[in-house]
Amino acid sequence: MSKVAVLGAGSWGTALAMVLCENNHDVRIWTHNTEQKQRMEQEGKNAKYLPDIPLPPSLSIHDDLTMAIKDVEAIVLVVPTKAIRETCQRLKQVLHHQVVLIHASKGIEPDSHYRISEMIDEELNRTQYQDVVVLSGPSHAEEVSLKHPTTVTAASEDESLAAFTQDLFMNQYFRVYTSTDVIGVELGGALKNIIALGAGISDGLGYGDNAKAALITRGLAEITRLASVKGANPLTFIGLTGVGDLIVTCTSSHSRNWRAGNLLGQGNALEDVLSKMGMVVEGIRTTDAVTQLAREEQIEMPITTGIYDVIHQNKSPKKVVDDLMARDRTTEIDDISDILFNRDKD
Ligand SMILES: NC(=O)C1=CN([C@@H]2O[C@H](COP(=O)(O)OP(=O)(O)OC[C@H]3O[C@@H](n4cnc5c(N)ncnc54)[C@H](OP(=O)(O)O)[C@@H]3O)[C@@H](O)[C@H]2O)C=CC1
Ligand SMILES: O=C(CO)COP(=O)(O)O
Repeated sequence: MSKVAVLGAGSWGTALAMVLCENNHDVRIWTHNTEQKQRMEQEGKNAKYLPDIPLPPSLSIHDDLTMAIKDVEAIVLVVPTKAIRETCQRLKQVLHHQVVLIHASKGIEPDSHYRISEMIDEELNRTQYQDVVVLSGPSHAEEVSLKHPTTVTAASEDESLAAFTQDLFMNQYFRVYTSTDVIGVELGGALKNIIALGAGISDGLGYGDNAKAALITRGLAEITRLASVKGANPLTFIGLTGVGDLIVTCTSSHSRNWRAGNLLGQGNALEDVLSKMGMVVEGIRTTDAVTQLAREEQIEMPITTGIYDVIHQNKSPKKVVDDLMARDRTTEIDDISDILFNRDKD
């Protein structure tokens, strides 16, 4: 039994805290919102984010970060990407012992183009954590909270910490694999959100399964291309955190990114879409970050660029699809073969 704090009481933080309670750990969940803490305690559920699911009685709920992290062995950071730095800055003030730091968020920071583990490294002192572990994979909170079979990957450069995380979370409905490809696992989780926006846009336009399969497959090609340039193992992208998470996010109405894309495809403006969602849609900021990055690194990412144009340049989704279909003729797998066969040559 370990003492674990989950920081972030949205859908995913709550579902992960429930897995940890199921495994008989001493689990504390922290919210920055005192009213939410009081409601969760009074109602025995997280009414805004997982309304139909009773919280385990053993879960303790905190709005005081010092109390939440007291004596914990591990901290699971699961706030939206835009809140990672702020949460780490708060943590830095009150964390006076060394923990295993696990994060389960999926995004890239605009401007810096940092992955989440890079932001954590910049904000916290190494005396405060042993190493970062990334937990990622095809895992909608709504299904995990119903204890439906789910598989994810725990990645860390320190294999013993990945194995520790596997032991912490693994149970009969939540199966955890390990990996040492932190870059690949983090980028897979973040970049699939862009393609999920695209799949939603396609569905919103009324296109069918052929179009969606094309987006998933060609989307996989372009996100693998970018990730390989950034140091990921391209083979990670045929695993759970690549193609696995693409499938679950591009084909499920649980996905906030798919839902936001669907509304965009139906012609709604971005501000209206975001106000209707009421939950984080990570793909929007990640599209901004990756469009900048692809331009700087001169990496061809036509689907991402098209989605950026829908979001920020007021380009019609139909015109974006028409332009994607009319791109210069090309062969299918040359670029992926280059990635796979040339990556170890330098
Ligand atoms: N939902 C899912 O199925 C999955 C989500 N993820 C990832 O997990 C991360 C969190 O997503 P998720 O839980 O779904 O998001 P939600 O939108 O469901 O919840 C976000 C939570 O973060 C809180 N929050 C917002 N800003 C801050 C802040 N500055 N400091 C502290 N807390 C803050 C919100 O509080 P408030 O209510 O006060 O705004 C809310 O409790 C994302 O990166 C997402 O991609 C990964 C896998 C699955
Ligand atoms: O990452 C997720 C499932 O693996 C959740 O995706 P959304 O943020 O699009 O809901």
